[in-house]
Amino acid sequence: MTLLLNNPEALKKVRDEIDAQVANHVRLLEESDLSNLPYLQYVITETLRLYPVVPLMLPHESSQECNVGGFHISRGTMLLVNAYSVNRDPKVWEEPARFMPERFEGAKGEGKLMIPFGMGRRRCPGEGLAMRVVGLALGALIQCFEWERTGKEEVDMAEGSGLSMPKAIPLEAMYRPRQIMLDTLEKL
Ligand code: HEM
Repeated sequence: MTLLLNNPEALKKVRDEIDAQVANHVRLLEESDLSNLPYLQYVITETLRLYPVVPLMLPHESSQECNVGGFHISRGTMLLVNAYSVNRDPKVWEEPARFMPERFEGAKGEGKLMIPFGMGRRRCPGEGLAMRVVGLALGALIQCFEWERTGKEEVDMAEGSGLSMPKAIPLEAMYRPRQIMLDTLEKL
């Protein structure tokens, strides 16, 4: 939501996409709509690329002696994978620090390594559920409310410390119900 507030044209694009999918604003977004909302998915994927929830993954241990990128790793070494850095690799991503959901449009993102959910055998088993829940929650907030920043300046994106990289300053934003959604909201 913070990235969308800082990129109002992307926020409008998501809202237009949802409005086109849920014609006449007669109901709340449903899980079955998500597959028809590609731009919403690109926004979430781009957010997880820039701000992976678990930037250093969970600690892993090498089960065998091995060599990674020229570094000798003994058996039993604790390994931390820097997903934050992998997801912003300038050799892979054009303007890696920029929020650009369009970079996933069509098949453009295919084959490019980003690992917000890890990879391999210990990859997050909750990925499918997480993507649906985040899609529904964010989509419904955008469908039902007008969102604005509290001031002219961009919302601060600095990261606080912690395993899950929280925002340093919690988001404060202004919102009001959209007129066209009032009937639907009243029936909830
Ligand atoms: C946006 C939401 C989520 C993100 C970004 C996320 C990310 C991750 C990451 C990065 C790992 C570590 C992978 C590794 O070390 O290689 C992980 C592990 C795990 N996640 Fe998630 N996760 C999310 C939601 C969920 C949900 C909703 C569930 C369960 C319902 C879940 C269950 C787990 C479990 C059980 C593991 C440990 C897997 C293992 O060690 O074999 N996660 N997740």
